[in-house]
Amino acid sequence: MTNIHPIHDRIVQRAEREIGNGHRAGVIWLTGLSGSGKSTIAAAVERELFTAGHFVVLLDGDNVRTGLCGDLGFSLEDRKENIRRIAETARLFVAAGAQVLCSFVSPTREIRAMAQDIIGAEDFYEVFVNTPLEVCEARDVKGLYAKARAGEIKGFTGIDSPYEAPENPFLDLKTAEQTVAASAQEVVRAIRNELTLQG
Ligand SMILES: Nc1ncnc2c1ncn2[C@@H]1O[C@H](COP(=O)(O)OS(=O)(=O)O)[C@@H](OP(=O)(O)O)[C@H]1O
Ligand SMILES: Nc1ncnc2c1ncn2[C@@H]1O[C@H](COP(=O)(O)OP(=O)(O)O)[C@@H](O)[C@H]1O
Repeated sequence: MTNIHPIHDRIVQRAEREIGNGHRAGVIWLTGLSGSGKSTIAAAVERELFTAGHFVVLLDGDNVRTGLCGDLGFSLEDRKENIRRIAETARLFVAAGAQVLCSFVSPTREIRAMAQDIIGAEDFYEVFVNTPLEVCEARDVKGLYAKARAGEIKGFTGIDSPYEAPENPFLDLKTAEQTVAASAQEVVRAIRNELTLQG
């Protein structure tokens, strides 16, 4: 950074914003295979927290890959750049006092470690949407597994591109064994416990 001199004392501080919002800021990072349930869970959590008056923001493929990351594909290099930009965006929202839900495949430990480094470990809560590949494939919500199996999509996560499960996630949601509501409640409860002003 040449000739860039941030002036921190001019801006409204994060702590002031958090007091105004009545809760702490942080990033809930949902990782899992396509079809594992990330978007469904994140949307339910967003709705519940918003209704309760939280400053909550959802970042997912629908609002990121169409704009900010619209130039990126699914090579490992592009996925890394995708996650880098998303993590930087999430960091800005945290500074603004938000509880940020990030819903991305984010397939490798290296990629997620980079996100954690950018955001800061103290503000990063990794949630493993832990759904076996067979279940995701049976769901095939968007018909993408069928296309990947037919060779119409190359480099599809879980088929011919890697997915590395988190080793020590903050939450491990076994969606094949519970309802959407139960999975979402686990996340809401964790946010309410961890991101209190006293916590
Ligand atoms: N090759 C390949 N591999 C995986 N996923 C693919 C691919 N091509 C398109 N899609 C669709 O893009 C969604 C994943 O985008 P992400 O931004 O979450 O991926 S990543 O974190 O950069 O790996 C993913 O959405 P979700 O199903 O919501 O996970 C897919 O619908
Ligand atoms: N416990 C659960 N949590 C989340 N989704 C579930 C659960 N049980 C079943 N599902 C279903 O699995 C599908 C997950 O799709 P989606 O949320 O788009 O996944 P992703 O965003 O990971 O690609 C949805 O059709 C959802 O209704």
